[in-house]
Amino acid sequence: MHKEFRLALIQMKVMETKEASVDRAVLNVARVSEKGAEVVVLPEMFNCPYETHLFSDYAEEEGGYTWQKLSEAAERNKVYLIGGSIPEREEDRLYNTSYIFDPKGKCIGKHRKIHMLDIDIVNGQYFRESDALSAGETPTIVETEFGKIGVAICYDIRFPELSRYMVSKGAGVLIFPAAFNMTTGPAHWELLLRSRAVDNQVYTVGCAPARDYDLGYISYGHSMVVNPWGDVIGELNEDEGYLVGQIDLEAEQTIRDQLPLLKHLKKEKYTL
Ligand SMILES: NC(=O)CCC(=O)C(=O)O
Repeated sequence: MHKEFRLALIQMKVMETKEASVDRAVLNVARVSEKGAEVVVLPEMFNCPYETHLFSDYAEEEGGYTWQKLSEAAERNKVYLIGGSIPEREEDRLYNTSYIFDPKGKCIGKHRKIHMLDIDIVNGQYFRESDALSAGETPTIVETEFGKIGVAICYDIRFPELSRYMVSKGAGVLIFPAAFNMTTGPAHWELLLRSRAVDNQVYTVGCAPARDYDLGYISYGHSMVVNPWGDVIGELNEDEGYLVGQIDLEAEQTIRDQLPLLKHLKKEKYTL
């Protein structure tokens, strides 16, 4: 297993058409792979404005247009591609789904967002994801040449048990395609990423769309990589761009050896 690798986050604008968003994503995957990225992450709902009334129009079945383009991009650029998320249709249901591809273009995993963003904050963000989407059922951990990677989507980060579960199953990196908003983003985004990183002594990564004031739901941006000590080692602002960070799993192990939090856990005393 390779202990070090370069991971890229693509913070892109979501375009009006699905095709334009997918083209933009694919172009950026090529760009970051030229910079040496071996694992590439896209944002939540990168091919569809994050608005419940649009999810059905943009939705695809597994293996559809976006899936194909991501698979080709992973293979052409020889990268692991954590394909953000898109609206997935299965029979009469829609899900917020991340497809994950290996450098041969094979789909090695899929995460359906488990926790639905149903919030109503006074003088702030209102959103009812469950008006349009169904919730996923299972945590997602994929096997790569860089070890196990846990993938969950945005609001899933607020549930520490899910991150702890993925790490307890061996995930050395947690990746969250996400789209925090202008109410909760400034308040909680960095705090949550750093908390999950410190709680679990794990690289924790969040990748968001770029901010676009013309859309109904405005993404906070600030895609970020946090190391297992809780330091932010890379962060974008609100604009379009990409970030390439170095992941060092030996360093992660050193922290776990020196401060053996995960070994000290006494689950039997406080299991929920
Ligand atoms: N897309 C999301 O799930 C956003 C989550 C969010 O903004 C939060 O505060 O949690």
